[in-house]
Amino acid sequence: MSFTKELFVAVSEFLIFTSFIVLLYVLRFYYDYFTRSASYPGPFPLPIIGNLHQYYYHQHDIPHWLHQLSLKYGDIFELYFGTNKYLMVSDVRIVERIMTSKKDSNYFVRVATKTGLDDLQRGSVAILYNANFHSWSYVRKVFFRVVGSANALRAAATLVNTVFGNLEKLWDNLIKERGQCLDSKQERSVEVDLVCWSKRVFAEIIMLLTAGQQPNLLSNYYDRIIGDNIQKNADEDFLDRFSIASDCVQYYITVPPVIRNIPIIRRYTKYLHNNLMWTRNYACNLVKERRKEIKNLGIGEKSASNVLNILLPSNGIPNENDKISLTDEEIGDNIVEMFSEGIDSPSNTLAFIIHCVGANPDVERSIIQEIKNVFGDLTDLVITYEDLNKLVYIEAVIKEVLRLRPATLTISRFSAHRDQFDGYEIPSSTQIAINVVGLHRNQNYWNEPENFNPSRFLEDNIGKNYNKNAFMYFGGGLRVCPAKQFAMVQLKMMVVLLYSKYTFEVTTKDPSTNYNVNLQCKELMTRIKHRR
Ligand code: HEM
Repeated sequence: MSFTKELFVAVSEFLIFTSFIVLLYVLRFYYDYFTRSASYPGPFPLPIIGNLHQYYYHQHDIPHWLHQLSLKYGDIFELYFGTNKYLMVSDVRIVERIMTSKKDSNYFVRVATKTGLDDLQRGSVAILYNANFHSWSYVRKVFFRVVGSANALRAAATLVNTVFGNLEKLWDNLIKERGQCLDSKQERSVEVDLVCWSKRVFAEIIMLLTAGQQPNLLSNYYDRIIGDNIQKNADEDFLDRFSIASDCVQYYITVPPVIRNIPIIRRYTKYLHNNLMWTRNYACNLVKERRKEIKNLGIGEKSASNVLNILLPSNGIPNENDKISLTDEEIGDNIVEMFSEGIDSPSNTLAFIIHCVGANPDVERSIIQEIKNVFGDLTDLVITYEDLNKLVYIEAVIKEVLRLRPATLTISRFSAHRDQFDGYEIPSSTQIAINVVGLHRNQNYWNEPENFNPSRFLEDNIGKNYNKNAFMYFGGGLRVCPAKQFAMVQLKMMVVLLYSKYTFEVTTKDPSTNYNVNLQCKELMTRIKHRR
């Protein structure tokens, strides 16, 4: 037999063998699919990729896709991310059952750690994906000390004031230097991308809160706009890498290892992974430096109350029963998580607030009226934490924005055991995703859900207009966002400070969303000028 013939036979045998394996895999996949217990409706999945192809096809508008799916398949349906099946839930009875605050909850774990998270060594560290109750509750206590108590919130309000002061100086200079007079009143205005500024504001706040240091992101960004130097500096590089690092975790959770390791895709996997490692090293170095600083403190000198100092074992939480000694790497992971959670959600929300208010002049008028009612004047406001509780209309606006543009489109939970109630069955080890969009736009729970109407959240209407389990803006139960009050303090303060000093004319028609399950405002071009 000639060499070519031998090669032909070998290749054919290889192809037949591979096709046979693939066929077996496909048969097995569909056998499992058609014989699964507790089957719910949902789009038909493909082997290996599940419904990922549909997910990526709709990546420009995931909220719309999720909403359409819940209209088509109802308040509980199945969706496959790769080989992982997710039970998408937007029925308040099931949400109430899952989002319980009981310590022995069947739904404590957020996502199964066995593949993606374990590959990243994230299954039992920090807070967001921590499946170990003991170490998770320790970190929650640290969070409470820094962003939960009234004293912590008062201190946080001071941080917001400081960072806003920096922003104001830069914007005032920008209007002076680059402003154009486009209206008959000859007032200067300048066009900015609010997303870029908003992101930097919250990044500076979270850096101060977490590590007690300010990365000068606002002034560096200003220098890049105003100067000829278009290079990003190290601090801005850090900000970009943190966004990529959170994408990396989502990617590892949703994309199965077999796809992540396909040669062309492996390059992308490596790129995400390298960024995650970069952020881990960055945070780990912060820990090491802080350890040295604490060692060098004089007698009687106390380190500041920020997350990093509290997490360092020598400064640990003052409760003997909690004794947990975290390694530098684990403390670093906590810091990375605070950055990734503490920047995007509030900054996207603020950008969406400006967008929604821009399209509703009546709402803007009511905001201004409330600021005048509470503070008496729009100039030289001194905002205290106590004043913030009086801002009921502004709070309603923030809630309405978070209803229509929730920071997280789905909230994950994993069932430890089989659960059965109200005719529903949830098998053990089921990955559940609360379909936040499906809930927040559900006609059964909201009047005219597509309309932007902050009044639905005013005191008089509460209880009449909505069911609290249909409103998962900060999640719920044991794992509710631990920074809920802190986030509201930041957002209320930013709304008061921004609207009392500036007017905004939004030029971006639709701030498009990004491709992952966290809702992103990509760009918000806006003309800003001083409010007279
Ligand atoms: C507008 C601002 C924010 C929104 C809308 C928001 C929303 C959420 C939501 C929906 C969850 C999931 C809760 C659940 O699973 O039930 C969550 C969790 C979390 N958030 Fe926030 N968040 C915001 C700001 C922040 C900030 C500023 C921080 C940090 C300082 C933060 C830290 C966290 C952490 C650590 C978790 C995980 C909690 C756990 O698993 O126990 N969030 N957030």
